[in-house]
Parts: sequence; C-alpha cells; structure tokens
Amino acid sequence: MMAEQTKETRGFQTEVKQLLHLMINALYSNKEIFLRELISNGSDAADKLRFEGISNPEYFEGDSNPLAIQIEFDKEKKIIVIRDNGIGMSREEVISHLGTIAKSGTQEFLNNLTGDQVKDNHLIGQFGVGFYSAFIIAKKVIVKTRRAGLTAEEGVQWESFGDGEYTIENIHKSTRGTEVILELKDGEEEFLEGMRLRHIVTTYSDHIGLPIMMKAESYDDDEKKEINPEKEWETVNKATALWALPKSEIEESAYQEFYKHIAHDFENPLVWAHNKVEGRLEYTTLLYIPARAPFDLYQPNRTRGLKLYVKRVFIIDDAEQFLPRYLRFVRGVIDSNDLPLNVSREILQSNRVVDAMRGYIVKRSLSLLEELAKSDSDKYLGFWSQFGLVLKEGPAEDFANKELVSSLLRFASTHTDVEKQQHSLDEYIERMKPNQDKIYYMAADTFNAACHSPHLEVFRAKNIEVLILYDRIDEWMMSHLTEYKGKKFQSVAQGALDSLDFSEEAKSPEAKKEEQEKQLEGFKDTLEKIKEILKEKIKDVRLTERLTISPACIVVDEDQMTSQMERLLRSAGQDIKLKPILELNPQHLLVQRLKEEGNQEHFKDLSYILYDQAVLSEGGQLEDPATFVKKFNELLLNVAK
Ligand SMILES: Nc1ncnc2c1ncn2[C@@H]1O[C@H](COP(=O)(O)OP(=O)(O)OP(=O)(O)O)[C@@H](O)[C@H]1O
Repeated sequence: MMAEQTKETRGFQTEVKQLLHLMINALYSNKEIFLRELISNGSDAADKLRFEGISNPEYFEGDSNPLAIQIEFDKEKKIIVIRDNGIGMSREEVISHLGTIAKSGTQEFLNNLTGDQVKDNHLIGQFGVGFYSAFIIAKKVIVKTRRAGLTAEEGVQWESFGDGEYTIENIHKSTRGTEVILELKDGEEEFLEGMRLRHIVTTYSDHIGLPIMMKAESYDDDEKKEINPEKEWETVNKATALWALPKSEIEESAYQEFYKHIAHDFENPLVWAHNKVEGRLEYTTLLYIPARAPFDLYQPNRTRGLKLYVKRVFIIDDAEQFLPRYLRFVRGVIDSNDLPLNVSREILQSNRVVDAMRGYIVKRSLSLLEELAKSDSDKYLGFWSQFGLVLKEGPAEDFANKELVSSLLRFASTHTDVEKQQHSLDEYIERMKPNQDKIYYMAADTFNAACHSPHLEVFRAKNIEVLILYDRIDEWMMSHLTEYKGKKFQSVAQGALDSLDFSEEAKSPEAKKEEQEKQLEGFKDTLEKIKEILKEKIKDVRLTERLTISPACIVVDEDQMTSQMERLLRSAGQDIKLKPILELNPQHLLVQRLKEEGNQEHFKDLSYILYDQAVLSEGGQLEDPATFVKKFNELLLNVAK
C-alpha cells in the first residue's frame, strides 16, 4: 500500500502555471499578502476541524492544545514556517488542492488578463490567489500535512519550486494539521524579522478568531544579541471573532481586513453593516458589499453565500440559503444562537429559523444599498456598474421586496441621453409631467438602437422623458415589473400610443377621436392595400402620432411580446415568429406619396421599403436584405430622374 504512494513528481494544471507566473509579477508590489493568505488557510483549516470534530471527536486525537497558528522563522536557513493544527490534508486532497484550480471559468479569466500590471493586479485580486501567493517571496515551498483522524504514517510532503512541477511523498507526521515552509528567494530577507512579521499579522489578521502565535523576542541592541534565547510562544493578534465584538470597539481597517479574509478579495469592500438581532431569535450578521465584481459572478455553478457560524463555531462556507440569487454578490458572516451545531446543508434548505434570518438579511442588504445610494450617489453608481445586472434579476426573483429592489435600479434616460445608467425611478417620477401617469421606457439591443429609435420621436418632441433599456436582461426584467409607486410601466414600442398631451388645454378625447377619424377616412384604401401586400409580415397597419420624423415604425400589441424579446427567445432556440403592427406617419411625404401612387408596382415596392426600414430602425434583421437594397436604389433613381 505504502509502496504505491512513495515519491512522485507531478505537473501543475496548465492554469496553475499561467496563474503563478502572472501572479508573481502582478502582486510583487504587495508581496506581504502571502502571510495573510497562508494564515487565512490555517484559520479555515481550524474552522473545519472544529466543525467536523463535533460529529467526529476522535479528530482531535486526544490533543488538548488549543487550535492556533504558529509562525516561526530562521535567519540562517532563510525560511519561514507557518504551522496550524487544523484539519490537515490527505494525499488526495493535497493533489487536488495544491496542484489544480477547481474554480470554473479559470481559463476565461486568464484569457482576460492583459499584461498591464495595474489592471492585472486588480483582476488577480478578484480571482483570489490563496496558497500560490507563497511563491511571490519563496523560491521553494514545502508543505507537510496530515489529515485529522488518519495515522501518523499517512502524513504527506509536497514540495515545489513553483516552476510547473511538484513532488509528493508520504511522510511520518505525528501531529495533525499543516506546516508550510517557505524557503525565501534572495532579496526577501526583510521577512526574516520578528517585528516585520508581527506587523503584517496585526495589520491583516488581527481580527481572525484564532490565536496567531510567534516566539517572544527581546533583543539587546547594545549587546547585539537575543536576551531571551529560551523563547516562549505568545499570541500576536487579538484573536477574537470580529463580529462578536461591540461595534464601538472595531476600527474601520479591522472591518476591511476581515472582509478580505472571508471574501478572498484584495480590495476593500464598498460598505458593510454589522448588526446584532435580539428577540425571539438571536443572531449577528456582518454583511459586506464588495467594490468589484468577482471574475466568476455569472458562472452558474459559482459558490455564493455567507459564512455560517453557530455560537462562534464555523459551520459552512457559502451558505447560500441566506441570500437570494440576485444578492449573490453580498459577502459576510452570520452567527446564529438558535440553529443546532450539527446543522447540515439539507436542514438549512427548509428551516423556519433560516427563513426568518434570510428575510432579515435580504432586507438589511437592500437597506444597506439604499443608504449608500442616498449618502453617496457616485459610490452607488460604482456599485451599480459592477453589480447592476445581477440586481436586475431581483424583481423577478423577490416578489416581496420588488418595490425596494426597483428603487435601487438605475437607468439610462432621454433626460441625459448618455449610455451611463444613472437615473432612479424616483427621479423619473419627480420629473414626470403633471398629469403623466405612466413610466415610459424603450428597450432595444443596444443603447444607440434604443436612443435613436423612431418610437421616441413624439416623446422627444413633447419633452417627455423615456428610460432607455439596452441590457440583455432588461426585457425579461420588465416583464416582471408592471408598476412602481402606483405608476404603470409602458413600453413606447408596445400597444397604441397614449395621449401624450398632459397640458391643461389638452383636447378632449372626443375632439381628438373625431380628428383621427377624419384623417383615417382619407387613408382607408391605402391602409387596406398595404395590409393586403404585407399580410405575410404584419398583423395590421395603422396611422400613428408616434412619429414626427420617420415615415414608419413597427409596434407590437399591448399583450404581445416585444420584438426584442422575440429575438432573444429565437436566439435561445425557440421557434417563434410574431407579426407586428406597422404604423405610418400620415404627415410624412413618403407616406403621402404612397397614398397618391397610382402605379401598382411602385405602390408595392414603397410599401415593402417602408416596412423594411421600420424593421431596421428598431434593430431587427431583414429576411431579404438584397431585395430591400435593390428596391431602395430604384426609388432613389426615380427621385434623381
Ligand atoms: N493550511 C491548510 N490546511 C488545510 N487545507 C489547506 C490549507 N491550505 C490550503 N488548503 C487547502 O487547499 C485549498 C486551496 O487553497 P488556496 O489558498 O489556494 O485557495 P482557497 O483558500 O480555497 O481560496 P482562495 O484562492 O480564494 O484563497 C483550500 O481550499 C484548502 O482546501
């Protein structure tokens, strides 16, 4: 058995090789983070042992030493050792954790790196480098580990120069846990100083709920020697779980570093909320909104959720039951006094305590965003640019909080005509005309297509604001958003046009109707002929007031899906083809010319041209573009004659 498991050399997964190379360059200016990363792993390992030890007390192996991390260094040998007595790793675990990257989307992520150090630094931070950051300062890394519960003979030693290969062999290791030995590169001697290491520990890892220990040092400067060669271990950090402390005792920087530890992020969070809930249920939450989206935010199988503790004992990472999908960017900790310590993911699935806490966490996360939007709108727009697309899933997913989520949405609008999504629905309502009772929006595949759409002409002419929607998810979102604060949403490309005359002197509906009927009378035959010609393509044809510049546009019925939605579903493989309504601008010369056209062939050609250009201008594709171009050229030639 053991013979099969002797020393072997293995290659890193290709992605690890690429990542190592990039990371060492990109993070060199911030190299001290290696210690935070290795301490973080040791702390996670202690958390896991505490949890697994609840149902397997033998994992503690009768050892009464408290869980802790030890850091030692040796100036002569130029090594730093980071040791923990946590869960440790089996041989299989070492192979899968320290030679591969299991995160999905890694290759796409690596392809996105540019070679530009500043940009890549950010991206790599988002990715989370973890253990491999040891190679920033170490020429060789040795890991000695043994999983709790296995025999001393099942210890494992892993070694690598970070150059593409590692060796792995079984060793005798009497204590459980993991020891990481870093053989420093030349020039990295600054880390062989107790003061320096202590400073890094207190800067980055003060808040970790596990003692981080170093040998006590006192140095006589005059004598130039150690005063206390028989060194005692002493705790360097505060070693209390940050969320368990009163808010008043926690400094901003401690909140920030704690975030980096739990979220594996390199950047400070945008905002956070630390709350203790007391009453029928008791729990503490510490919720963070990151400043930057992680690289895999849209990976379907990405892990998400909060770190769950029960009475300070770590239970699981990524407890997704506490957050709906549209808040998957929220990171943090929840510590419950009511859940049992042996709680499993299955129990979390349907549990009233969990439901109550989830309700609170959702509300608190949304109110945190609301507070940010009110107090610092620029910062909020920064959040929106990173996570807006995810929040847009909210109205469909969370019926109960639809209004609150809607208030957090931001849109582009004809108010500014720029692509940046910066207008809230409340701002729109404030700017509405006195008698206006609908929120108008225009959705298209791109900002330019929406912004230049003929559907907006009359709104622009009458100075009525329209929200511009151009993200892929928007149509789907709008299908779940019918109204906000009593105001209905109305697509400007859907249904008959409302009366947009909101002034006091607006004509009465009766007078208006009469006028329209008169106009229609003159166009009746023309419309019937067009309908007959285009009957394969359109459901109906009618006159419109929607247009002030263009001759024609297409719209869909109130209860029909919009053309953009139709295209979306078609691209997803659905076989649908809906017939739109063609609307004509009776004031336009081309439409008037059509009305007068006596030549049947020309009438037919012009009808097709009007329809085709209406399709084009709302971002659609022509079934037969070549014929359109041919007919269009003929028309131009006719005009030129
Ligand atoms: N000291 C340790 N004790 C036990 N397992 C460890 C230890 N260090 C690393 N591991 C294992 O190796 C895995 C990979 O570690 P690594 O630091 O690369 O990534 P991570 O901590 O999972 O996430 P991130 O890359 O975001 O930091 C860990 O998830 C853990 O399973």
